[in-house]
Amino acid sequence: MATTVDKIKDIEAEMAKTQKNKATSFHLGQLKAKLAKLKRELLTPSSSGGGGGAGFDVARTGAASVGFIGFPSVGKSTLLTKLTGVHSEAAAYEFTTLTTTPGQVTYRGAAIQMLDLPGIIQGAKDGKGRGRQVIAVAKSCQLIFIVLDVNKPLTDKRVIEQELEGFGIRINKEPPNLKITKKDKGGLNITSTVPLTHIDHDEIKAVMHEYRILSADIAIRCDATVDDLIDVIEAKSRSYIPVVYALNKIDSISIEELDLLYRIPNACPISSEHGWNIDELMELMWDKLQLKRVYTKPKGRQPDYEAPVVLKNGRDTVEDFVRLQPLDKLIKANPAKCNSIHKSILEQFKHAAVWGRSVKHQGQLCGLNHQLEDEDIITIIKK
Ligand SMILES: Nc1nc2c(ncn2[C@@H]2O[C@H](COP(=O)(O)OP(=O)(O)OP(=O)(O)O)[C@@H](O)[C@H]2O)c(=O)[nH]1
Ligand SMILES: [K+]
Ligand SMILES: [Mg+2]
Repeated sequence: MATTVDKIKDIEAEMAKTQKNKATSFHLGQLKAKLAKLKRELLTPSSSGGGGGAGFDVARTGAASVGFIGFPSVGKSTLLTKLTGVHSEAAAYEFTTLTTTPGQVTYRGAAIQMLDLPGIIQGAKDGKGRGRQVIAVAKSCQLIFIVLDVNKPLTDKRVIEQELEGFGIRINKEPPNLKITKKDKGGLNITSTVPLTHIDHDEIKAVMHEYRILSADIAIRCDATVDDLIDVIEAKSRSYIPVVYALNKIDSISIEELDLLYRIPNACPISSEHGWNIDELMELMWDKLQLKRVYTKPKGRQPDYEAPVVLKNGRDTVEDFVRLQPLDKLIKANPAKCNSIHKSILEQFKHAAVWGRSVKHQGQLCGLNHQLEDEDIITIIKK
């Protein structure tokens, strides 16, 4: 019986020999959708070989987690040790690191978890080495550092990107602005607000057909590709994660070579071993994470600037703030009780007074749905 990998190879071969034109676009759309479904099958943990992070993942701490991905011996462990002070074995031989090693940094008052991971190799997403488990851990991070050795060719960068993409990770990308609303009847109704230069209606129909979606409104608000359409259908197995390229070992190259590296977008040249340019790496990390620090101001007193409540982008309302309020250790040890306390705070909540960038008037009274901004100050007023 043909394995999933065999089927994938067959479809890829057929796509390669099919020229794209009006007559073939339905067929190509169908093939792309088939391919996406097979790839998902391959990556689902229950399928043969497994793919989840089971036994490999570690407890998440802090406001966000940053995963280190790269080929062996590019300097991931050296970087973890430099950033967090947690010793992670580093050596000149490949696959020194065999499991996830967590560390933590406090940056601008926010605790950020760093996850040193084993090196991956080409074909990792297809089950080579521990690649799938490693990438599965990275997929649940808020940011990925792709660590590259500047002495190795830049084609390595592309290979790593392909490994992540093949695993459903979309790097430095927003979800496509495309909405599918399934219906019981009425067929496919395709509307677009911009001219579509990559995809035609036949292709869209072929993909929808392959997924057995026969009736739906498809509202396209970007110049979408077939892959974008499939990403929206497969939304559950896609993760949109920002990436920073940590170009390591710059101590071993010339100034002229270093100049060229600065042209790569989202990249930061560093030396893990010497700690060079680590500040810039941390700044890039901070920009990409888009965390929001909110300072609590008890009524009639100064705000507590020492211990911000750190909110994630998209989970940044007054209600999210209330739910993340640090409670004393005793309650933390008992999450059930913690939940009921949060519930009672929410029940007693009258409004919040907010100072900072999220409000027009300083000290403005806001409700639970109000979205907070980085460095806002807040006082909760009870009924
Ligand atoms: N010149 C130079 N060497 C470095 C730098 N960072 C790490 N190295 C060396 O590169 C080798 C590999 O470093 P590791 O930190 O073990 O690399 P790794 O990516 O964790 O490797 P694996 O765990 O095997 O995947 C070691 O010999 C380090 O001393 C650097 O900034 N400059
Ligand atoms: K190594
Ligand atoms: Mg290592």
